[in-house]
Amino acid sequence: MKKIGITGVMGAGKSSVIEMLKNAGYHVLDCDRINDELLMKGHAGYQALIAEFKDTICDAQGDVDRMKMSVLMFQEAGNKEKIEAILHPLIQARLQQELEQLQQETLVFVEVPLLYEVGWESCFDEVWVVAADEELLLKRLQQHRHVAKAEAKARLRKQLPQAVKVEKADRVLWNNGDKEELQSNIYAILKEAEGF
Ligand SMILES: CC(C)(COP(=O)(O)OP(=O)(O)OC[C@H]1O[C@@H](n2cnc3c(N)ncnc32)[C@H](O)[C@@H]1O)[C@@H](O)C(=O)NCCC(=O)NCCS
Ligand SMILES: Nc1ncnc2c1ncn2[C@@H]1O[C@H](COP(=O)(O)OP(=O)(O)OP(=O)(O)O)[C@@H](O)[C@H]1O
Repeated sequence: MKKIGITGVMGAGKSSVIEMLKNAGYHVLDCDRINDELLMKGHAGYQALIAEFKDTICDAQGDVDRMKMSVLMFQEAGNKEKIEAILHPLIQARLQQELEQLQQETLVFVEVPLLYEVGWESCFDEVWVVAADEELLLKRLQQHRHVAKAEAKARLRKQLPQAVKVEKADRVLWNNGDKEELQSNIYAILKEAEGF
């Protein structure tokens, strides 16, 4: 089985690519979904975070409050490392379990939005970066996500720059056209990848 990590900046088209791969019959997994499950009340990530941070990351119902967790993670030195040290081994273990169920597949795709930021290149046989020209990215974020241009730019600045991701990628899936063009770029890259 070849494991392919799919990444790229916010709005580049990762979910669109994953959807197209799924529709073409490939198996796809999603690290954000695994993280969301781990953070559910009572689940392993939740329990481990509560043991470290008590209820400072919870809302009144005792569920994880993502805003509070983000503030804790990004505004107090050392917490990002602590949270990652708790969650990342759990996410990787869960991913491993899910991959084991798919051992007979030739190719499996895993969406990892922050793959390079968290340094998970070695978990995959190849990393594909979905990318689009910055003006187009900003336009799509404004049109489809209703995010103001300045806010979209600010959020993009928080991630590793797209140019760096493109440089690190094993393959780049450009998404500068319509969805039909994206679909044919996927078929082209699949043809190359299935031959490796
Ligand atoms: C802090 C959390 C709860 C915020 O969730 P929320 O749904 O509000 O936002 P989202 O997940 O889209 O993250 C928002 C932005 O935060 C930044 N961010 C989040 N986690 C990280 C990280 N580990 N390293 C760097 N930036 C990060 C990114 O710029 C991202 O675009 C969530 O991101 C989280 O649980 N992060 C820790 C787990 C993790 O490292 N995930 C990434 C690997 S799967
Ligand atoms: N080629 C395209 N033509 C038109 N719209 C597109 C194209 N690719 C993506 N979009 C639209 O742009 C938006 C962002 O795409 P998508 O959700 O796939 O990106 P993403 O990388 O998964 O973003 P995020 O990391 O923020 O979840 C969506 O509304 C999607 O439908």
